[in-house]
Amino acid sequence: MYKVNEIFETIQGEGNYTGTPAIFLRLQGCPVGCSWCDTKHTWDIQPDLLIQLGDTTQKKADSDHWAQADAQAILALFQQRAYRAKHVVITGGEPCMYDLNPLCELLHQQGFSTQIETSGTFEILAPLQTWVTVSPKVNMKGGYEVLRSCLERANEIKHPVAMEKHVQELEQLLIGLDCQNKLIYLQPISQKAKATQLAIEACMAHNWRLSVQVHKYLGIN
Ligand SMILES: C[S@@+](CC[C@H](N)C(=O)[O-])C[C@H]1O[C@@H](n2cnc3c(N)ncnc32)[C@H](O)[C@@H]1O
Ligand SMILES: Nc1nc2[nH]cc(C(=O)O)c2c(=O)[nH]1
Ligand code: SF4
Ligand SMILES: [Mg+2]
Repeated sequence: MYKVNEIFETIQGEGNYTGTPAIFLRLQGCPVGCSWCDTKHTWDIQPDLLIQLGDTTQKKADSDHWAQADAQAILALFQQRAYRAKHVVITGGEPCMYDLNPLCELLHQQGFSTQIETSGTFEILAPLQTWVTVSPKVNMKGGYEVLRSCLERANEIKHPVAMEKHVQELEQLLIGLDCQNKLIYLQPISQKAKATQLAIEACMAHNWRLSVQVHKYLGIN
């Protein structure tokens, strides 16, 4: 069973799939504790905030209510809502706290492609066809650190930056990692002008890519 914070259809605003229509499945729960996290309402799993799965598609604002569902129920809801997107982004919270194999396998059988957005602090339990975006977390207050196996599995590494030390953290993580088939992105934290300038300069210097959370500039989910 998965704990679902929300389900919605939008345009992927980050990383390699930017611009792609996608169904977003946001799972509840994350212990990593990034101070600048833009989804803090997904951190805790409060038993008294349980809702029906259908109500996770109707949220008008961020909320920490969540629903319980298995893979079949999630697929049935996608069909019931008549979503058009064929790409599913599983995010959170920290989606890799869950075994994502049953869900991704079912979605692949039904013709969807899948993508995971993860901090890389939990082992990734998902099929090889699943596109894995690791946004590595270093020294966050929850005490979790990015796993080498997650960096190795990543199809893209997307590092949030606001300060020069964040660029250095990524340089350190990439030492000895085979990046031949990986895309490397910097993502400015919270659309701050200074963070964006830093990211542009560091991308140019390292030949990395820039990811700017397009949805936030567009004012969409
Ligand atoms: C909310 S997280 C959820 C998935 C997973 N826990 C993770 O951290 O990758 C999704 C993406 O948003 C990024 N993110 C979170 N807060 C952000 C912020 N304020 N500015 C830029 N990116 C942010 C994360 O680093 C991650 O790449
Ligand atoms: N449009 C849109 N694109 C996204 N890419 C990653 C997101 C996330 O919260 O993981 C996200 C999100 O919340 N909205
Ligand atoms: S790991 Fe992801 S969801 Fe968890 S606190 Fe950090 S950015 Fe937020
Ligand atoms: Mg987001």
